[in-house]
Amino acid sequence: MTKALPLALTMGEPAGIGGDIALAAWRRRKTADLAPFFLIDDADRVTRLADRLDPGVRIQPIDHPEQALACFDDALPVLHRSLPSPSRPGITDPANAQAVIAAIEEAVRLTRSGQAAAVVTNPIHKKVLYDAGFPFPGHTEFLAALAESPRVVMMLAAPQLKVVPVTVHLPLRAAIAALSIDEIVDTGILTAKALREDFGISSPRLAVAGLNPHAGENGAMGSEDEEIVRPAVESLCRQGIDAFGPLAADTMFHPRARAGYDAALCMYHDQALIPLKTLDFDGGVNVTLGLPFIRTSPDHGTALDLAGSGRAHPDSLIAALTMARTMADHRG
Ligand SMILES: NC(=O)C1=CN([C@@H]2O[C@H](COP(=O)(O)OP(=O)(O)OC[C@H]3O[C@@H](n4cnc5c(N)ncnc54)[C@H](O)[C@@H]3O)[C@@H](O)[C@H]2O)C=CC1
Ligand SMILES: NCC(=O)COP(=O)(O)O
Repeated sequence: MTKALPLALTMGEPAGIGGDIALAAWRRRKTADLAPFFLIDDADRVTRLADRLDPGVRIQPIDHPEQALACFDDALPVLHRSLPSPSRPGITDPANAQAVIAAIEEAVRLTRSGQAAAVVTNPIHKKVLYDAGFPFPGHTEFLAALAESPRVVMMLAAPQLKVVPVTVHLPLRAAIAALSIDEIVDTGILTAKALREDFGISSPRLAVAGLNPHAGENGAMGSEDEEIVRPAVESLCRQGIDAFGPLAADTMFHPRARAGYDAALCMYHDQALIPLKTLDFDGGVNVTLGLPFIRTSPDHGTALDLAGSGRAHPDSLIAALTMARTMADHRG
């Protein structure tokens, strides 16, 4: 039963806007009807940030997630984990990379042990973590490894559109090389299952994008659409999933086209994320499907240029917190 449990929010990159948007989201807890959450972060740094951005926000260091429930109305609960190096807005410091990773691991541990309802992650600065030896492209792959999940799927969801990239954090050449019938079919099956179980869509419709211009123009502009995407769509249909495609990607995101499906399966990262972030940068949520726990995140990155300025919008984080709560309630 997750209903009475708070959400665990990770610190993300401490030089980025994670702290700013956590403070701003907490400030909007009543108008946005937010359920209790706690931040896993350095309470001293969050206090300094609050003093600078919004002295009206009180920070409450906590030792256990359950304490977040009692204090959330009056203060932002912070599960204190000190940073080895003082963080400065906009200036990354590799010395803090392990603390960033540890906060993600702790959120997962607290969620899996029944002390938190879901993991909500603040954005990480990927290059900083890579330089510190982090061997995963992003949260999605790291969380899959922590959970020993054989297959996970990244979905970006906004009220107007849900997109799923079949290949995720790969250079474009490698993404094309990695595309296979099995990858598309497995992604489609997981997506349809999540749409049914987590989003309450009883008969989900999947629009499948082609890879090439004009979905390959019947093979004249690349062979992948006929040799990989079309057989994958046929396989999904044989398995009872309402999938159609390959569709020309340039004409599948306008409002009339979007009315015909519940999620778009896209062949590579930007084919999926550009329409989503263009339509609703502030309302988009990144959700990982296929994990044994719930994980959501804002759709944006660390925005080092805005850190500490008070100009970062908390809307995507608010949407991520709201979606995590809704999914947790739905799963009971
Ligand atoms: N889930 C995650 O951990 C994610 C991490 N990243 C990482 O973030 C870092 C920076 O990536 P960028 O491509 O620069 O994307 P970004 O999303 O950090 O910034 C792109 C532009 O959007 C603006 N922006 C971002 N969030 C905003 C907000 N809440 N309010 C107002 N404006 C906002 C920024 O100021 C910037 O102009 C990279 O290391 C990237 O890997 C990117 C996306 C997701
Ligand atoms: N562009 C989306 C993104 O980078 C999110 O990655 P992840 O860290 O959530 O895996």
